[in-house]
Amino acid sequence: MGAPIAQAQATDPGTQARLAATQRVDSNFIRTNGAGKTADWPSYGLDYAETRFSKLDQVNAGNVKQLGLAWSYNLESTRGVEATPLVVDGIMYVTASWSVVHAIDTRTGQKLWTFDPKVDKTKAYKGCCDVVNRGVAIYEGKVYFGAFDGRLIALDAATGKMIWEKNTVEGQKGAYSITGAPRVIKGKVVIGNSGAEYGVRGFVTAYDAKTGAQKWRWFVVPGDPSKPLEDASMAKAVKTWDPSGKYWEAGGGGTAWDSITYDPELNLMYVGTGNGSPWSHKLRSPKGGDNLYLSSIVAINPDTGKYVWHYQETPGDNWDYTATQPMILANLKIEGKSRKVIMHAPKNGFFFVIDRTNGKFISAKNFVPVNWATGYDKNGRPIEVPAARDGSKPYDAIPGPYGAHNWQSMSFNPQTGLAYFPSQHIPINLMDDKDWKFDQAAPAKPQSGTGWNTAKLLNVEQPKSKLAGRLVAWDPVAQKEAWGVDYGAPSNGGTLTTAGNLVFQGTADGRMVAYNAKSGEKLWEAPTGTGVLAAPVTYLVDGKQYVSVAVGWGGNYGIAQRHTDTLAPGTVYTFAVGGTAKMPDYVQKKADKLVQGVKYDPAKAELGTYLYVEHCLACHGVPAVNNGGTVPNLGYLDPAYIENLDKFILKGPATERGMPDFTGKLSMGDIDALKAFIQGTADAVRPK
Ligand SMILES: O=C(O)c1cc(C(=O)O)c2c(n1)C(=O)C(=O)c1cc(C(=O)O)[nH]c1-2
Ligand SMILES: [Ca+2]
Repeated sequence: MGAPIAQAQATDPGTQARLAATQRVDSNFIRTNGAGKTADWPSYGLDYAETRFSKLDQVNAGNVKQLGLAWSYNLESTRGVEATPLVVDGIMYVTASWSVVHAIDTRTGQKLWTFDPKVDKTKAYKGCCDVVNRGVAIYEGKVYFGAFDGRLIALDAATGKMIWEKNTVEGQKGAYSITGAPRVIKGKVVIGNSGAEYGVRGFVTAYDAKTGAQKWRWFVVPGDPSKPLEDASMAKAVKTWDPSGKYWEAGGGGTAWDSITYDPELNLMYVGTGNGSPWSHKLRSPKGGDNLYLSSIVAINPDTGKYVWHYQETPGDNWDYTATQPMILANLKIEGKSRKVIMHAPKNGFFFVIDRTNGKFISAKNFVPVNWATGYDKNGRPIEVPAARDGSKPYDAIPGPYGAHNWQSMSFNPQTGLAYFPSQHIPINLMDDKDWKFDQAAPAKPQSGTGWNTAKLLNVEQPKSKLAGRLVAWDPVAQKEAWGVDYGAPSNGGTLTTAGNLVFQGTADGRMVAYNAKSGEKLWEAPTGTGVLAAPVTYLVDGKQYVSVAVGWGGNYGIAQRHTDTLAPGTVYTFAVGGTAKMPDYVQKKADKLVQGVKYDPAKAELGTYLYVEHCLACHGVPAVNNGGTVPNLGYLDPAYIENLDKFILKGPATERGMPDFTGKLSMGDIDALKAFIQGTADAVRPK
C-alpha cells in the first residue's frame, strides 16, 4: 500500500456508515459474537469467553495454501506491537507502540484516522517491558484504550476524536503504566495497570463508558496499614501478609496488567493478577503467608466491583509467576459431566482447569519442565520443591521470570478440544538480594537505576538451562499435550483457531504460519519481516474471509534480542485466498560487527560490570552476547558511539525515546568504567 492518507475516506458516506456500525457493539453483541457467525472481531479475545475460536471456515485446511497478501499497512512504529486488531463491519481498530490508535478500512488497507495520546516518551523506562499496547475495546460507537502513562481514553469511533480521558493512576505512588486492552462489560470500561517490578499496588477500576465517571475500584493486595481496609476482601487478604516486611512500601504488586474475561450468565468477571512486589517472598512477607491475591484468578461482580472468590495459582509468589496470562472460558466434559471452566496457562508452567462458578480447583498439569513444584494436590495447592524458595544460593528458576507462557494469546477450538498457546523458556538465575532496600539504586542490583525493585539478583551464576520455544496444542481434559511444534526461539506469537480446522500463529523468527488444528501439520506460511508477538484475527468483509495480524518485534524479551535478520516497522498484514499484493521491502540488518578499538583501562571493567547491571542490562542485554532487539546491543556499535558514550548517557538523543537520563547519576569515571566493560566483553568474545 502507498502512503496512508489521513482521514482519506472519512467523508465517504459508505465509510461513515461502517464507522457508525460500532454503535451496535454492546454487551449483547460481544457476548453473542462467539456463538454467532463471528463476521466481526469486536472484543480483545473475540467475545467475553476469549476463546479466539472463529466459526468462519471459508479459509480452511483445504485451501489455506492459497492465502496471499491482500494488503499491508505501516503502523509507523519501531517498537513492540502486541495488539489484537478489532474489526467491525470491515473497519479495523488497532494500536501500535506508544499507545497510538489506528483506524483502517480493511477494504482498501487505507488509514481512516489515527489518534496519538502523546505519551511523554522520556518516561518509557518506567515500564518494565517496552512501550507496548495490546489493543482497544469498542462499545456503542466509542473506542477505548489505555495509554502507557496510565490514562484511559475514549474516542469517537467514527472520527477518532477524543471524547473523554481519565488518569487511572492519579494519586497513587509509584511507576504505574498501562499496556493491556480495556474490556467493556455492561456499560463499564474495566482496566488494570502495570508496574509490579517498580513498587506499586495493583488495582482494577471500572468507568462509565459514556462519561468516564469512576464506578468502582478493587485493589488486588492490601495497602498501608495506617489507612482503613477498603473492603472485606482486603480484610481477608491482610491476614496472609506479614507486616514486618512493610510490603506496602514496595506496593505489594499483584498488578492486573492483561487478562479480564466475563461470564454473562454467572454475571462474574475474572481478573488475572500479577507477581509480588518485590519478587522475593522473604523480603516482602518475612514470616511467609500466601499473600493474597497475588498470582490468582479473582472473580468479581462487574456491577459492584465486589470480590466473589479467588483461586491462587502460586501462593507466596517468589519468582515473578504472574497469573495475568489469558484465560479462556469454556464448557468441558470432565468425568462425564459438563463443567463450566476457566482454562489458564500462566507463567508458573502449569495448565489449570478450574470451576468458574465457584473457583474450585479441578486439575493442573505442567506443560513444560518445571523445577519449583512437583504438581498440585487435590485442594489445588502446589507441592513445592523446597530449594526453589531457599534464595540464599543461585537458583536456575524453571520457568524463569519471563514465564513458561506469557501474555501471548491462547485459543481454544471446541471441535478439536485443544487449547493452543506458545510455551517458552528463557534462562534466568535468581538469588535473594539480602541487602535490598526499597528504592535503593546501587551497582550490581539489576535495573535499580530505573526504580526496579525486585529484591532478586539475576544471573549470579550462568543459568544451565537453555532457551526454548514451542507451540503447544493442549488437551485440557486429559491434561496432556496433543501435539507441539518446536521453535528455535522463545517469545513466539499468540494464536487464533478456526472452524476451518486451522491454527494461525506468528513466530519470533518472522513468519506467519497456519497449522492443521487436529494434527499440527504445517499447511502454509508467509514471511513477516520481523518477529511476531500478537495474535492473528479473522473476519468477514462483504462476504469474504480475511486473516490479519499486527506485527512488531519487542516486548520484555524482544527489546534486547531478536531472531530475524531483517527489520520491519510495525505492520498490519492482511491475507485472503487469492491475495496478490506485494510484500513490503525490508531493510536487511547490517551484519553484527563487534565493537573494536575503544581505548579502555581493564582495571575499570569490574566497576563497569556492576554499573552496567544496574543501569543498562534489561534493555540493551549483555554486550556482544545478545544481539539487540528493538534497542541496540552496545557490543555491536560503531566504536565512535562507545568512545562518545557520555554524549548518549548524559542528556543524550535517546532520552526522547525513553532512555533514562543519567546526568547526576553517572560520573565521567563511571562512564569510562562502562566503556571498559563493553569493549572488554566484546574483546573477550571475539573469535581469536
Ligand atoms: O508486573 C507487572 O506489572 C508487569 C507488567 C507487564 C506489562 O505491562 O507489560 C509485564 C510484566 N509485568 C511481566 O512480568 C512480563 O513478563 C511482561 C512481558 C511483557 C511484554 O509485553 O512482553 N509485559 C510484561
Ligand atoms: Ca511482572
